Order: sequence, then C-alpha cells, then structure tokens
Amino acid sequence: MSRPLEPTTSAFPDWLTGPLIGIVVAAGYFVGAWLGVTQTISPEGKAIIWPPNAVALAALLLLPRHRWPWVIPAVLLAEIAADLPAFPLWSAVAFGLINLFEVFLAATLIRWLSGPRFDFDSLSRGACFLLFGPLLAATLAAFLGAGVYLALGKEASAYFAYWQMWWFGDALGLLILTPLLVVAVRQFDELRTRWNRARAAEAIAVAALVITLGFLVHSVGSGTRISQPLSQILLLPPVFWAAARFGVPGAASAVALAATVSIGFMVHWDSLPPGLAPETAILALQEFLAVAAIVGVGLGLMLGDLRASREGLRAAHDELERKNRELEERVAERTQALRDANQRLEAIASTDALTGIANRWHFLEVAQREVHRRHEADSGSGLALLMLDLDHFKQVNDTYGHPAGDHVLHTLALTIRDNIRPLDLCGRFGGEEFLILLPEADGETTRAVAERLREAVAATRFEYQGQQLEVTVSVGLAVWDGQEDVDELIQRADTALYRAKHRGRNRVEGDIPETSPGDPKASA
Ligand SMILES: Nc1nc2c(ncn2[C@@H]2O[C@H](COP(=O)(O)OP(=O)(O)OP(=O)(O)O)[C@@H](O)[C@H]2O)c(=O)[nH]1
Repeated sequence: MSRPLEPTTSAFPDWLTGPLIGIVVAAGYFVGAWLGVTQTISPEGKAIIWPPNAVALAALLLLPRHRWPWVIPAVLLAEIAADLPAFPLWSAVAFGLINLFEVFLAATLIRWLSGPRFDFDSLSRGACFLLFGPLLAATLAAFLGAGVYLALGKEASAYFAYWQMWWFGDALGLLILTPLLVVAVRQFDELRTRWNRARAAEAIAVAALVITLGFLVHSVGSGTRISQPLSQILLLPPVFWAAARFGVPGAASAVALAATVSIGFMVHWDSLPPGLAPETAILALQEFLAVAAIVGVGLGLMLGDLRASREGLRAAHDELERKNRELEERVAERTQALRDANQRLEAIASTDALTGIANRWHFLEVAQREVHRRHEADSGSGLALLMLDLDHFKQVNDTYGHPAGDHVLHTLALTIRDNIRPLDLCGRFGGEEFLILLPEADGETTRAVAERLREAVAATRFEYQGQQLEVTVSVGLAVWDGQEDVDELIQRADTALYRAKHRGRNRVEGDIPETSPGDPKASA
C-alpha cells in the first residue's frame, strides 16, 4: 500500500477520493478504538493506551487541508459505533467531538509551525509534534473528557483521575502510533528501496529481542515465582538499536512492539509485579512507554539529522573539490596560454620580420653572452664572426623593384641558414648586411665557412617573377682574440668586409691569427 491518503493524479476519480479518505480514516479509527477498549483495558477498566486519535492525527498530518473535512464525519461515526455498546449516544458524540478538537488543534499547530508537508524527518519537527500533540492537545482534551465522565455520574473527586487517564492514554497513543503511521506513508518508497535481506534479518533480530525481553520483564518477578522483578529499562537497548539502525520507522516499530507485549502481559496475563497496586503498575508502564517512545524516536531523528548534515558536508566538500579542480585546470590553461603568448612575443621581439632570422638586437645579445661567458670562464674556446653584404644590391632594387630586393634578402637568409651548423647564429644586422656568429670555430674553419657561404650564394638561383637575378656577397671575417668585446669584433669584421668590397667584391677578407683561442697551438 503506497500513500493511500495522499491526493494523487491517478485514474481515481476526484469525487471518490474524499469518501474513500472518510472510509479509511473511519475504519482505522474504529479499529483503534476497538483495540483500545477491548485489548488495552486493565482489570480496573482503564485504557492503558488510546490508539484511535493517533489514526486521526496521522490522517490530518498527511492529508492536504482541503481533505480535512472528511475526517470529521469519519471520526464521529467511528467513535459512536465503538462507544455505543458501553455509553449513551450523547456521551459518544461528546467523546467524538473532544477527540476531533484534540487532533485538529494538534494538526493545526504542528503544520503551522513545521510547514504543510509534515514528516518525522528532523529533530525540530519531532519536537513540534511532541509539544503540540501529546503535551498540549491531549492535556486540554483530557480536561473536557474528564468533564464528560462527571456528567455521566462519576464522582467529582475522581475528576483528576479521569483527566489523567484520558491524557496518558491519548498521549501514549499519539506518541507511539502517529510516528509509525506517518513514516509508513511518507517514507514508504525510501524504506522499500533500502530494504534487503540483511536488513530484514536484523529487523527480525531486533523484534525477537524486544519480544524476549518483554516476556522476561513481565514474567520474571510477577506473581510469586521470583521475588526480584526485572526493570522495564531492559527494553530500551533494543529500541535504541532499532533507532540507530532503522531510524524513526525502526524506533517507532520497536516501541509499538514493546507496548503490545507489555500491555498484552498486563491485561491478559495479569502479570503485575508483586506488592504493586495495579494503578501504580499501569502508570509505571505508561510512563516507561512514553519515555521509550520520546527517547527512541528522538534518537532516530537526531541520528537522521546528523546523517543529513554529514551528507550535506560531504556534498559541499565534493563540490568544493570539483570547483578547486576546475579552477586549477583553468589556471593551468591560462598559464600555458600566457607561456605560449610570451614565447610568441619573445620570438617576435627577437626575429627579423622579413627574413625570419635573428634581428640585430637578439644577435647582439647572444654574441655578448657568448663573449661574456668566455671571459667569465677564462675559456679560450674559439669564436668568430662573419659579416656578409650583398654586392650592388642597390642595382637589384633599382632594376627589379623593392619587392624583388626583399625576395633576395629572404632567399639569402635561407641560403645562409642551410650552410651553417645548428649552433651557429645568423642575424640581420641591417639593410642588406648579415652577421654570423661561429662558436667553437678556429681561423681555418672560419675562412672555410665564409668561402662556402660566398660560393653557395653565388651558386644560388635567385628567381623573381620568372627573372633570374645574379647575386653575390662579400664577406669580412674576424676571429675573436680572447680579449675584445663584441663591438670591437664587429668593427674588425666590418673593416675586413670593406676591404673585400674594395678589392672587387664576391670575396672573403679578414686576418686569420696564427693562433686563435681554441687552437691547440694557442694553449701551447
Ligand atoms: N628591398 C630591400 N632593399 C633594402 C632593404 N634594406 C636596405 N635595402 C637597400 O639596399 C641597398 C644598399 O645599397 P648600398 O648601400 O648602396 O650598397 P650596394 O648597392 O649593395 O653596393 P655595395 O654594398 O657597395 O656592393 C639600398 O638600395 C637599400 O635601399 C630591404 O629591407 N629591402
């Protein structure tokens, strides 16, 4: 049975829902009243627990407000039907109205404070139920109920005894049964999905323990068999077990079972502890069951709250971690993008746009670093510089146009790059002048490289828009003397280049020292 009292969008016609609610509530109320009158009446005629109000209150807590009116005739008719054998009609109607007052007052206040969809799902809602149901509404109703008993001819001196009987019976019924009925409807789906064999076995074990302990508590020490009775407190551990493992449904079920066993023993087997007046024993049982219900259900609610806040914390923690990961990924992406952009910027800042080789500033920076490194290390490793200049380049521009000249410069850069080692550096010094830095090169190697470049340029076909362009270069070389700085080195290469131009172009000039840094002869 799933949520029988809930309004649904099922195929069920709406006009039938109200009457059906009335029938279900009336049947539940009548069964509760019948159980209260026939099964929980002590030998002295007192109902230990009054279950029907729990049915009516559960219905009001579960139903939408516009269905509430159906509860009124249901409760009145069921009350009259249950009472008529023992009470006159007017008093049955009065009892019904008082019970209606009790449950409507409790439901109105509970829902007013805890919201329209009531459930036993938090400690605060449980406290709200306890305050307005068993404590307030049942107490007030008991004053009216005791008045009816007086009107029925009971002695005025017994007023408070009836008041107490009414309150305890009603409060106990509400405390034990309302949570059970409400969670059975509200949490049915959740209970069903979490149900498995292990949980079923554990539930049976708890139930068996409750029954066994209930049997022991009410049989050992009763009558004259054993003089020392066992305390009812023994029934609390299985209630706590049920609360801890099964939450509010478990706690409410365990208390209901304990109540059934205890009341059964007291009413049907007359198992009163020796020397205890029946009224005192019943009061003690009622008090114990009330405490067990409050503590058991309260524990279930508290653990539920704890679990919910732990899950909330875990969810928040997971969310935080996810956000952190996202942030880290984004930072890593941005860092990489920044690094790429920096690299691009560095490349742009150090590259000559026309030829794609190092520009003047980058070349000078590297050359200075190389010279500085050799100074610092006092290293004699070789270093040489070539200065290359196109011959009669002005004619190229003048004859074929500036774009043709640009094309020649670009092709020349490629030709140079193809004819030097990866560790050599080629840069554009300005205009049609190029510099080449040759680390670890001695004089002979430097001249060989210069000659190779000169020949390679002379042999290269410079083609522009179908026209062949004859291009040669003059080269000035300078081998680092181990002392001079970069400017001085460039100056010497420039002087050699000037000489090459002067001596007819398309040639290499430059003094090669007998020994240069890096030569074995130099260190000898
Ligand atoms: N197309 C082009 N021409 C350039 C560039 N930079 C410099 N030039 C030209 O290079 C030419 C250099 O001419 P000059 O200094 O007279 O030298 P030259 O004609 O090569 O004669 P020598 O060097 O004495 O053989 C000038 O016409 C400049 O305009 C450039 O980036 N692109």
